[in-house]
Amino acid sequence: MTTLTALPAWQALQAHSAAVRSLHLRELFAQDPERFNRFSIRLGDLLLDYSKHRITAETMMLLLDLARQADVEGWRNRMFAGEKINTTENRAVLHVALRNRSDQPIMVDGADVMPGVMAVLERMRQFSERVRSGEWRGATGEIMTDVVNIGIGGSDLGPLMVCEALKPYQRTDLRPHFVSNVDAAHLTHTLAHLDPARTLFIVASKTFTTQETMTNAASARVWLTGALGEEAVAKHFVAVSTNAAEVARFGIDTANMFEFWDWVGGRYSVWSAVGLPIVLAVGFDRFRELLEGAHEMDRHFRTAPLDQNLPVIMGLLGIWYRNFLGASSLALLPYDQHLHRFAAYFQQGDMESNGKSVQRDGSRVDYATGPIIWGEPGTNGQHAFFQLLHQGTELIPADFLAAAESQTPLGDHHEKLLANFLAQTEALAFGKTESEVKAELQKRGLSGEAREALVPHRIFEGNRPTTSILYRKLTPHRLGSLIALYEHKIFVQGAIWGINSFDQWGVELGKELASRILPELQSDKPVTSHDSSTNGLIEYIRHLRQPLQ
Ligand SMILES: O=P(O)(O)OC[C@H]1O[C@H](O)[C@H](O)[C@@H](O)[C@@H]1O
Repeated sequence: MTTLTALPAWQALQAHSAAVRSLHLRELFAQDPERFNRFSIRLGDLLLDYSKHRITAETMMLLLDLARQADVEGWRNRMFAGEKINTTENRAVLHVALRNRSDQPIMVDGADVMPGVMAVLERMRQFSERVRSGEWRGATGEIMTDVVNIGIGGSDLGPLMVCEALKPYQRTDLRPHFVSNVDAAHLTHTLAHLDPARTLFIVASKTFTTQETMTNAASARVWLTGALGEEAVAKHFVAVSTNAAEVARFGIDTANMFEFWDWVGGRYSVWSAVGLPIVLAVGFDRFRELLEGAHEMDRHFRTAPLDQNLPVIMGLLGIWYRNFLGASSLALLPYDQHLHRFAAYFQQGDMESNGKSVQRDGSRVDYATGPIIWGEPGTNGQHAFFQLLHQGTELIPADFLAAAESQTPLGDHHEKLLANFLAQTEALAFGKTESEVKAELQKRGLSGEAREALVPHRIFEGNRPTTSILYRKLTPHRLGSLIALYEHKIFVQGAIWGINSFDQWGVELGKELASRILPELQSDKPVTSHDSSTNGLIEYIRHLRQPLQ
């Protein structure tokens, strides 16, 4: 037994879960007309409704006990204090410093990081204003119309997701593009319609050694210099990195480099210079509002009592389903087309953070950790995978996110979108009983065997839990707070599971093997260094690539 599973709150939750398994949301709502008020919290216009969860007041009390006994508050305070809680990399975890809008210093190794943060933000502001105003000119004197961010993982998903989310705030004459995949199709199709003379590349990589990014950047450089000559690089390439030496080696002037620091995890770096494409797309003021929204959530996370603390509540609900009711995934379902990359973004945010099976001290966990994160925007998902949510055999908790006001109002589209969001959470929770189905079929004139045969197919068990997150409008501020909400939720869960949420050793083995396999693919010597499957696949690829006789 690990320390976590030995905790009194863990044991109590285990015992309690047996009783809750047999409760239905229909009964829970019928018993308590105040359930919505009891299990919802507001922060400004942001509402978290968690009443459609399979919980009772006792469940929440025990979960909050678990948070206390696992010292979530202590870990939270250690993060904000700049302690090196990422122990396997000996690093502090301070994405909160990037959006610290207070005058409070944040210390790492005895030095305040805030002057550095502010200086880079100021450089981002100045640079973006020069580009956006047309003062920054390309090698042939043209203004920039297209910005291509070359990066992958944390150096891609965040700025991409936010640029999509803030589309209504974008200008149409300065378009962001994102190239991440080493598959040449990504770069080729992106560049196909661009003019080198008006294209600005941002090479974003924390390490500046990532194979995909370096390969795409090198090919983009060839494309540019082929058209405009070597000297054009200075006007068309900027870098975002923590690694100045590698930036210089690549041939980008470090005067064109926007710095960040090793205490910013890649998947938490959207608030750093990695956000440069966002600043270029929507302007610095909007980016500042994004930071302010996140800072507001940071303050809330830091100061609100646990039972009123949004990230804590969401984190605990996740623990409840994962560890006590056996759910293995969480669906993120924004009813907001602007958030169509939200689930993809938090696939990295959550799964790279909490997809671990050893505790901080290296000992193996004896409980489930991070869930599988997936999702698509509504209403699209309804016509694809919702069948399984409603009638499948898996328990899949889902988060629904929606804005009361549309950013792009058109006729009654938004009311229809919202009606669907409300209908789905209601249907998932309450379902349709056998007697309701029978009565309905009867009304339609069906009776006898025909009716009986249909009944089981048309029953909705319900009792499928959802969180509803509602806000007035998806402004930069609100988006910032939503992202920070999920970041801290992930933190809370990692703290309880006792894992290091801030390293990602699990991505290394594949990288190592790929660099061993690359020369083997390029050679014609027999391949014997792997298992028979991998050897066979390499040989077969080489065979397929032989010119036809
Ligand atoms: O920003 P980079 O150093 O290029 O890293 C890009 C990505 O690649 C790595 O494999 C990590 O798994 C990610 O956490 C990271 O965001």
